[in-house]
Amino acid sequence: MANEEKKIETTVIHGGYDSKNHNGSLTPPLFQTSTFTFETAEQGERRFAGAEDGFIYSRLGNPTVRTLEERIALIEGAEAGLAFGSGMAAVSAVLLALTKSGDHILCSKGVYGCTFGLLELMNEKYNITHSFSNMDSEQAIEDAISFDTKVIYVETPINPTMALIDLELVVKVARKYNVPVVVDNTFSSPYLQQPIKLGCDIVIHSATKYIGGHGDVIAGLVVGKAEFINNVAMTTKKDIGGIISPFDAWLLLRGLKTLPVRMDRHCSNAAKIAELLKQHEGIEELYYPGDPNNPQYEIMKKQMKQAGGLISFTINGGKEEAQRVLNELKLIKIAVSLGDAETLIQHPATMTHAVVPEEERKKMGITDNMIRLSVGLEAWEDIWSDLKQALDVLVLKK
Ligand code: MET
Repeated sequence: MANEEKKIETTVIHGGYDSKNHNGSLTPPLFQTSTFTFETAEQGERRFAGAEDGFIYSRLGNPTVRTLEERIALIEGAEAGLAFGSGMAAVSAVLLALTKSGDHILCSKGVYGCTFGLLELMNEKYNITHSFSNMDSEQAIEDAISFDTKVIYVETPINPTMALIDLELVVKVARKYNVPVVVDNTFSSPYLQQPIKLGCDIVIHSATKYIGGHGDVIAGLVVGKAEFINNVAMTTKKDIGGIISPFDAWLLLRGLKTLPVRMDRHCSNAAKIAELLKQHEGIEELYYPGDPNNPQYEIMKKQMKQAGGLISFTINGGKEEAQRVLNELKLIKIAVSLGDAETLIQHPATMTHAVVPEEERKKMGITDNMIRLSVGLEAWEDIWSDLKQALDVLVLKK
């Protein structure tokens, strides 16, 4: 498709869609239908047998959803894409497609709380084991891989610690052992980081976040090789059925159009806020890959276009003080999720990662005094002034 040669700023708007095929409709039409009619019984038979192209039933495929799937594949530089009803539907469909009882999943040293929950469930119910590694050297990865390892599953930046995984390094080792690398690319968005182009095999997004961008959709996306995507489409997606609604796919197509301009603003706002946070007396430590003093700054430069819109930080104090800071905010909303126009703040230990047992949480680097901030699109001056007055409470208390 000609779209493949275009830059990402163009592909997010035009990829996978030609208005000529849709009565000239500038915007991809919303096919809000559960099923598709067949002209004849024989045509139905041919479609089910795969002998004729065409839609059958919206759980198996839908034209609006298909446009989104083609667009995300073009954006990520992958052969094919698939959409799901949530990020977790995407993660579970991929991990269940890649593993069977007795297999092992090697994970980055931290993952989102519900991904952790899924890994535990797979272990308990299906004897699919997992372990975590900081993956900070070839040796560290090799030491953690076993004969049973069938997937390397990586978040980068990791939720919520903002630690990075060097994708080039992981791919190098994974190739040696012939293990696929799956990347949860949610925190970066496809605008800032394209793991397929770095040699990774499968990319997952919670499209609820930056891709949707407006806090009104729950959705997931997966891209990879056509053979793998077809396999997931015909197995874990079709039979478990975690599909996206056509309307939510339509909203994501709309959100995608502004992804690059939104991301540029998220990133520049976050850079400003990070700089100011670092100087505030109430802050213990800043976790932001765009800080040149961050030990992983070079990895960020190597694999991301910019550092992203998320910042985590620890405050001088514990859980009570962290909650106090959140409660003092007036403009910034206390909510899980990220990547929205609104600046959102949350307390990982009691919210996104509350399901992770305390001991595991500590190993991931999630402490009770950690706060995660998703910097929105408001004027950075207003975001800072709200944050500052809340953090000042910590200083005045001293
Ligand atoms: C149900 S909690 C999480 C929502 C989202 N995955 C986040 O990290 O904010």
